[in-house]
Amino acid sequence: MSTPILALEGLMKSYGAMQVTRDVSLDVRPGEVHALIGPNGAGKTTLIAQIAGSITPNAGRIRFDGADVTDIGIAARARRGLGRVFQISNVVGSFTALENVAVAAIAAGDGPFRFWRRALADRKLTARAESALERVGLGNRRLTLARDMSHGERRALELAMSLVQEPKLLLLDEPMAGTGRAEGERLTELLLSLKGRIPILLVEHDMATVFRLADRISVLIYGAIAVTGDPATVRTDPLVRQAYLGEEEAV
Ligand SMILES: Nc1ncnc2c1ncn2[C@@H]1O[C@H](COP(=O)(O)OP(=O)(O)OP(=O)(O)O)[C@@H](O)[C@H]1O
Repeated sequence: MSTPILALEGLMKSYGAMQVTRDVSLDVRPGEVHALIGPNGAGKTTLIAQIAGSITPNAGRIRFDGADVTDIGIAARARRGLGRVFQISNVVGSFTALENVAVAAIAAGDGPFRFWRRALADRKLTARAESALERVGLGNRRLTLARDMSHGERRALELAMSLVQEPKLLLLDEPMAGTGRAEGERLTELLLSLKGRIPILLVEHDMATVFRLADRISVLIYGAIAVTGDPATVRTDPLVRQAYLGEEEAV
């Protein structure tokens, strides 16, 4: 089996007496969409934050792309190719879609960030930004100000801002949150178009999206992984149905 791009080994995180992450081990394989689901308060956000580097685990290791990244910061992890989308929006409303993506490309590079306005005149850079916008279906919106875009378009723009940095893994934190039905459908199609090309760890409440996109699903309950398996296995797992999917009979 191929080496995982991301591997969590025995992660632990407590706040006082409350254990929020309990001995979590999971991996994401090359090309795989691995979804992380679980009831509200199960500890998904806390786990994602440990992977991204904004929260330090009390114990356990995080390996990414062959290196132990447990002790390095957010920016260093991002530079190694850990792409994080949707948790904190970096979109600047008064910039066009193209400018937003170009700035994200500059931010990922080694060049001096203070010269970003001048860098926007760089044809190679704008070509990369345009191509990222094409990939998310925003090619014809490149000169539109981000503040004039719909919620779904901004989500796609955030994705383009991550893709332009050529991440080796995408961490998607509830991409469907706040999207309407049609927008959600477009976003799901967009994520399906990335499937197989870039590994994704997806935290998502929308079960229809999860079951459409995921190759494997891990279910987090009270901070611990209750089960990891393919969608068919997870869908029929009695513990999962009782603890989580019971409230979503439509799944
Ligand atoms: N800084 C903190 N101090 C104390 N408790 C915390 C802290 N951060 C999170 N928690 C608690 O840890 C538990 C897990 O929170 P977390 O936000 O990770 O869950 P979640 O699965 O992402 O929930 P949701 O699906 O509602 O976003 C919750 O009970 C939360 O109250």
